[in-house]
Parts: sequence; C-alpha cells; structure tokens
Amino acid sequence: MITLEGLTKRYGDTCAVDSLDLTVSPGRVTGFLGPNGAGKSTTMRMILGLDAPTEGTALVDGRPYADWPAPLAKVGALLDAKALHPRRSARNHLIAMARSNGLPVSRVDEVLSVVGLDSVTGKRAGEFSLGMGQRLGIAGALLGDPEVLMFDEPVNGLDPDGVRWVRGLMRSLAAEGRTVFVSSHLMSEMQLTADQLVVIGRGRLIADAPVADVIARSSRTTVAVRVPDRAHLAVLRDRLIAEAERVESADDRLIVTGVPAERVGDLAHELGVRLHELQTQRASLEEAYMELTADSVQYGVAVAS
Ligand SMILES: Nc1ncnc2c1ncn2[C@@H]1O[C@H](COP(=O)(O)OP(=O)(O)OP(=O)(O)O)[C@@H](O)[C@H]1O
Repeated sequence: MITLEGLTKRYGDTCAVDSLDLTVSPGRVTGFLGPNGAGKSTTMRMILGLDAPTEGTALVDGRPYADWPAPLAKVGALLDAKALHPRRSARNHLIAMARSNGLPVSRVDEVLSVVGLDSVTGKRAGEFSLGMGQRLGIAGALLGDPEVLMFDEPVNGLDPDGVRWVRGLMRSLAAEGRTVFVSSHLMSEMQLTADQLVVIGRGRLIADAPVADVIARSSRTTVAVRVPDRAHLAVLRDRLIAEAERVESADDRLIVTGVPAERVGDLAHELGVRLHELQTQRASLEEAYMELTADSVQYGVAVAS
C-alpha cells in the first residue's frame, strides 16, 4: 500500500505537487492520470525517495521507501526506460541490479523470460528499440518480486501486441494481491487496465474513484428512453425534469443526464408509463477525463470540435 499525506513539492514558484492525500491499495490496478505537468512523475519520484518532499510524507507500507532494508523487494518501479547503461547487455544490466540489491542472480533469467526478452539477453541496451527498453525496464521492476509496483507510462513505444501484454501483466500482478500504480496518457488503455483512477491537475487531487464511477459521473453518460405514447412521454419528462441535470426530447425519445437507468425505469413503472427502450449510453473514459481536467490543462491549444 502507498500512503501520501499532505505531499507537497515546490520548485521555486512552481508547486508541482500540492498537498496530496492519497491511498493506493493492493489487489487492484490504480491508474494515475493528469495533463502534462500535473505532477505525476514528481509524485512517483517522491514515493521512491528520488525527490524530497517540501512538505508531507510518502510511505510504502507505513515506512519511507529508503527505510526498507531491501527496497527493491518492496517496490519495483519503471520511471525512465532510457536510464540504462548503453554498452551493458540486458542480462548484465539486470545482474548488476540484482547484485547491488542483494537479490538472487537466478531471478534475472526468470524476469527476462517474463518480459519476452530471452532471445536478446546478450544485446547491448544502447541498441534496444524503445519498446525493448520498456520491457527491460519492466524486468528491472519485477526483479525483487515486489509487493508494490509503479510504472510511469509503461506502454510508451510498445506495439499493439506489447500494449496488450502490459495490460495482462498489470492485471495479473494486481490479481496476485500486489499494489499496481501506473501513469498513462492513453485513456482507452486505462479504461481496459485500471480498476481505480486517481486524477490530478496542477499538483492537486481531482478524482480518486473506481473507473466505472468516473465514467458514470460524466455528463456525457446519458440514459435514452423511448416512450411510444406521447402523453406518457410528457408525464415522464415532467417527472424527470425535477431530478435530472438535463432532459432532452426528440420524437418518441428522451435523453436524460444525471439519473441512472434503474431510477428512470422505476419512475416509469410508478407513473404507469410503458417503455419501448431504456438504455445507458456511457461516456468513454477519455470524455470523462477531458471534462474532469478541463480547468487544469497547462499546456494546450484550443481544438475545434
Ligand atoms: N527538477 C525540476 N525542477 C523544476 N521544475 C520541475 C522539476 N521537475 C518537475 N518540475 C515541474 O513540476 C511540474 C510537474 O512536473 P511532472 O513531470 O511531475 O508532471 P507530469 O504529470 O509527470 O507531466 P508529464 O505528463 O508531462 O510527464 C511541471 O510544471 C514541471 O515543469
């Protein structure tokens, strides 16, 4: 488990992370989202003790990362896949990591096989493609068989097959009861991979909720109702207007925002209104995310929609 309390990092006038309170729980994949410059990498660096907080604490299972006697066996992380010795082979890179952290060298071949690099173990890291570098970085994160895993943009540079592989890996690590904390800008991928979402903007917490809740709360999630009888349609519309955020009508249809389909169905039943269709039209995570972060984007240009 990762626990952040009042975590703050200032660089001069820039507040990169602003009083962040957060618990990242085991047994699920937690997606860490936010626009460029939101403070995701800075937060992850502070959890790993690579940056000192200006205020607040970042604890892993109740202790700062550096206080664990074998940190790599507690937390595995991929922050920067390019941070490799260019002339060292994949295997030697991992052997050096294992030796300096008191981990068994026998684990090296196991993790190389898990990430699918067993055929290129002798190749120099400097000759690796971006995707191979990502896989080697992930191998390094898995080396200590840690309970907590953090990945900063792990699918960066991976082909579709690699992206699917990372998705399966994250899901299986969480299913084993580990804490998996992963940042990404790929919303479609996060929608498939994550159970819980943490969204930050300008260093502040915007949302911490299950993926399904983030989508359900989006104003782009609506309920479509088809009512064959016009008088019934008007009765149901008038009743819904009292509790919905918005009700639009067109022909024999109502499009309702802010009331779940179950409630619309119950109301129709109460009012004796016959329905021909009742369907939730869910927003995509991307739509929900764009709405949540609309006020927090620092580096952007207007896009005509
Ligand atoms: N070493 C540093 N010195 C000064 N400012 C920094 C430093 N590291 C980060 N920042 C600033 O802190 C803010 C947060 O940056 P950070 O890299 O954590 O964001 P991020 O959410 O990871 O962004 P991205 O999605 O672009 O990777 C930015 O304004 C950035 O310019």
